[in-house]
Amino acid sequence: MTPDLQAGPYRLRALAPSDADRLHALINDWSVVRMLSRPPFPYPRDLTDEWIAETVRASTAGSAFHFAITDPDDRLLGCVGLRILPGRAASVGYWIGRSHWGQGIATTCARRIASWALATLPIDTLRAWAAIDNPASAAVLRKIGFHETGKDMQRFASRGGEHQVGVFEAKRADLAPNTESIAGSDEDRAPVPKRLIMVVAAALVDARGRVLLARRPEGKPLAGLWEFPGGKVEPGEEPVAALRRELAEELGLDMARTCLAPLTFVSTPVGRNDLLLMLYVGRIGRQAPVGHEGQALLWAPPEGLRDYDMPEPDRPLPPLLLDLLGPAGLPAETP
Ligand SMILES: Nc1nc2c([nH]c(=O)n2[C@@H]2O[C@H](COP(=O)(O)OP(=O)(O)OP(=O)(O)O)[C@@H](O)[C@H]2O)c(=O)[nH]1
Repeated sequence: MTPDLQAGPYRLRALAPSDADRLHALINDWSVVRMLSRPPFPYPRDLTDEWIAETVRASTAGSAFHFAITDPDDRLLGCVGLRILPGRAASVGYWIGRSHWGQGIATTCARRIASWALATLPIDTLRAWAAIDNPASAAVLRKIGFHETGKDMQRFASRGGEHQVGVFEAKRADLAPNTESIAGSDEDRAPVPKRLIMVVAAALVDARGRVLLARRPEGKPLAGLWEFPGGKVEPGEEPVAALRRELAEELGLDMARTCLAPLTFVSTPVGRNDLLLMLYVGRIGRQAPVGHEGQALLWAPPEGLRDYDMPEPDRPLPPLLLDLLGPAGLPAETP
């Protein structure tokens, strides 16, 4: 379902039938529609109702999420949306009513849904298209972190025929550079020595041989990546005690009497610091993990772990786990 999101002063919410008159007045404008590939011009009033009903159906099916962009008085200013594409990708599109151009609304709102989508939906790549005579839209995409990958031709219902568009793409790291909490910031650069950040994490295995992954929630650095539950070791803390604490805090698991066996470690530079990631392996028995920090959870078979976008330091871990546990031959499942 389409959620309610705040984007700076703007609210993004699902379109409702009551938006139809205002939406029609804003979009039935040649200067807006000529930059969009799907809508015709003139834009029939009836099509507005059909389009709103279609956005509700698509969001229920999880195939597309279209948002009304509204001001604090709930006045419609434009729309922003995404459509799920094959290959863990989605396309982003937006338009703003002409009288609201030049205020950065498209940038603020497209950036917001890009960050929501990459943290929440089953995608790792965003794509967008901008007509080559629409430099303002290309500038919005570049400001957010998209880069142009080439040119293509696209049918434009409003103009008739095919027209050239720039093709843009962004991955998680393009949209949120330098958000790694352990990397250190530029202000640290001067004489501060680099730090060793110790992180403990667990490959928790269920009775069917699957491994628990947690998705870093929106708002945290590296949001949307899948990782082994765990966290930083606090000063003076024993690593395995830190792991038991993290698993209790994050997942509500009591691991006091459960064996957490050290499996391997990864030592790697991250930004200006060094990360030591210690991976343990353990079984959770009959306990059911719950994402106490709003993080999505899933059980993945060892042979399926590599399908998930993980933090860079985790890359060597899925093959090691597959070697240790063997394939479960089961589909991934949410707990
Ligand atoms: N839990 C966990 N962290 C990992 C993994 N791989 C990896 O690079 N990390 C990194 O290790 C760090 C763990 O920090 P965190 O922010 O989750 O730690 P925390 O739970 O103590 O959170 P806090 O700093 O918000 O209190 C993050 O920078 C994370 O990106 C992994 O598989 N599991």
